[in-house]
Amino acid sequence: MTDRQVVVGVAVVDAGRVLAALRPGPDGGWEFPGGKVEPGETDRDAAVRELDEELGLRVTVGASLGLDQPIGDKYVLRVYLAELMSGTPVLREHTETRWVSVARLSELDWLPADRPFVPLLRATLRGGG
Ligand SMILES: Nc1nc2c([nH]c(=O)n2[C@H]2C[C@H](O)[C@@H](COP(=O)(O)OP(=O)(O)OP(=O)(O)O)O2)c(=O)[nH]1
Repeated sequence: MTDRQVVVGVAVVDAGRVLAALRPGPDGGWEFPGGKVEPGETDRDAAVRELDEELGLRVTVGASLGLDQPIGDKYVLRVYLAELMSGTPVLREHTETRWVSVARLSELDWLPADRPFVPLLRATLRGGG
């Protein structure tokens, strides 16, 4: 597992809702926006950079949800909670974004690697949101 590159996904939370983003294309689906952690970057650096590049959002990154989910044999997906500081989503790479209540998260057609994070997110946010 250690030689796999980390893909950070960011669960941006605002007013008790979570931002989901629709990746286009044949392998598309709903995902947590983010991307690959580049050499020399921390996961949190990558999360902040990707959210700015992809959606024009400023976020403060918090805890990991605590799971490394394999994507194929080269990557693992690691999802972090984040708080929205400023911005409204600008669609640069995604075709749609949605603010989804915790109760409705499981209704979206998430990418396969993202699915295990949905119950973790619900359990984490249920108390606080
Ligand atoms: N960002 C993100 N990628 C995900 C998620 N779930 C999932 O399977 N993936 C996959 C899709 C891509 O194959 C890969 C991440 O690639 P990416 O295109 O977001 O990475 P990147 O922005 O660094 O792009 P690039 O420079 O390599 O083109 O992980 C997710 O929730 N968020």
